[in-house]
Amino acid sequence: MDICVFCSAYSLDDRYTVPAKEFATLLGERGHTLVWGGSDAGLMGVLADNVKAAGGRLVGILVELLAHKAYRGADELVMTADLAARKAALLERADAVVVLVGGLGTLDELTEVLELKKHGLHSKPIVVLDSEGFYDGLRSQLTRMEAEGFLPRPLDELVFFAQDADSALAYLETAGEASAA
Ligand SMILES: C/C(=C\CNc1ncnc2c1ncn2[C@@H]1O[C@H](COP(=O)(O)O)[C@@H](O)[C@H]1O)CO
Repeated sequence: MDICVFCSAYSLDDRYTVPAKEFATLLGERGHTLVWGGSDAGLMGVLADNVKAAGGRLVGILVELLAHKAYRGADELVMTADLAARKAALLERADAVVVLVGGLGTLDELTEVLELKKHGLHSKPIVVLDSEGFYDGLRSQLTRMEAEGFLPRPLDELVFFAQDADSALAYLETAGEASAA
């Protein structure tokens, strides 16, 4: 599968780096392709290094503004004119989306793919890897939206919250098989 991963562009401590490395290693070992922001910055660079070391393929979708942070060693790099075009290209190139820990950029990317899915504009699986309970607050907010009538469809049709790398990839691989059948 071609798996788009959104995550922090900052360097983080082991509580967050170790689960990201585990996920990247599994992704590479299982022969998937990483589709990501194409940067060597922070966790994005750690992710790419570990996918590559495990034998996975790397497709980076860059934006001109951040071209100086391009990851050297990607199998393919695509340049987009602006952040909006990049988000569209990332989703277009991927079979599924995984969200690791991140800040406002990651949150923006997650809410965009959720909103597009909510409107039926794509049906790609979306997994949030909830390392260290980082996304517990977001999950609680989304659950309240669902309970109080702010979502037009069940939350579990929109997103799966995984506790570890294994369950994140198992969910994607099962969803991928189901959509191919
Ligand atoms: C931090 C520095 C440069 C940032 N470089 C980036 N290169 C590529 N993509 C980026 C960059 N910064 C943000 N993004 C995108 O947003 C997400 C991360 O944002 P967050 O706010 O850190 O969560 C990520 O998924 C990218 O797509 C200087 O060293």
